Amino acid sequence: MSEPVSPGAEDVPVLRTRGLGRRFGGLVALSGVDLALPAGRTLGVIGPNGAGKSTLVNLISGHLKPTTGSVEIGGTDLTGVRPWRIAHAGVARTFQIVKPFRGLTVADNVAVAAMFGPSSVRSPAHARREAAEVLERVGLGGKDGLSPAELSVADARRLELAKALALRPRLLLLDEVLAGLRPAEIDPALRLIDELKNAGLTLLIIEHVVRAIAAVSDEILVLHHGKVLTQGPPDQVLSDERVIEAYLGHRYTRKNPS
Ligand SMILES: Nc1ncnc2c1ncn2[C@@H]1O[C@H](COP(=O)(O)OP(=O)(O)OP(=O)(O)O)[C@@H](O)[C@H]1O
Repeated sequence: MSEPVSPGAEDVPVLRTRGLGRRFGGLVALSGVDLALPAGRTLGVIGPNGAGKSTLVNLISGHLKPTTGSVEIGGTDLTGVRPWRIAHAGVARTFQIVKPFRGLTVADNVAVAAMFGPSSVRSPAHARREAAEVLERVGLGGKDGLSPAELSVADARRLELAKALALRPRLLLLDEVLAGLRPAEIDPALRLIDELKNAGLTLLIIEHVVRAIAAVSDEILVLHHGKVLTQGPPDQVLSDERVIEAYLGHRYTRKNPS
């Protein structure tokens, strides 16, 4: 049987990178990363400190320009374009260090993000309605009038997520959204990520909490010294001796999570 000449839109990955790489002077932070992330799938990215995880996210979101390779969003080549153009193509991200507008309320932080989002949000009143909906979704419904400085670490991370969701993305890049959370705060955050998955969002998640990444990812990609060490289903990747040696330190089991 012959291949279809023109594949349907559902066959085009939401994210594709080919040979993606970045140098900083003499340091190769990332090299030769080939990815194809289909719609509705969740890719977890793990690796030791300095492996190139944030560099990968920064290259996809346009916050860094690649020195080699390409980034395609929904089949369109957006290599090296500015972050706002990537955002308009449907890609939103969170930052490892949260970046709220400190002079604005929680609600206005999200409303400002909504104004930068899809062109269907045409007025401040509409943006505020969008913000209220997103804040409810992430569990910040009662905290809309607070200043970001009044939020706990967990709620500040929810605000960061709300700002990203207000852009109505099709691809969401989550850079260590669980960092700094207490163990009891991790499960509610994982439930929230599950809800995003169930709503059909395509996710790329960087995380050091291995039980979290194992629970939410369809596949895990391991970076080591800026290169892909391996990629595959969580159970396969987390029992790979090379991954244990480079990153985990011991065999991961669901009974003995770290
Ligand atoms: N702006 C920059 N200038 C120079 N070197 C950089 C820059 N950003 C990252 N690097 C270097 O590139 C390498 C990869 O860094 P990156 O932040 O991507 O790693 P990471 O896997 O996200 O680490 P972590 O888990 O600690 O966040 C590191 O050696 C880092 O020091």
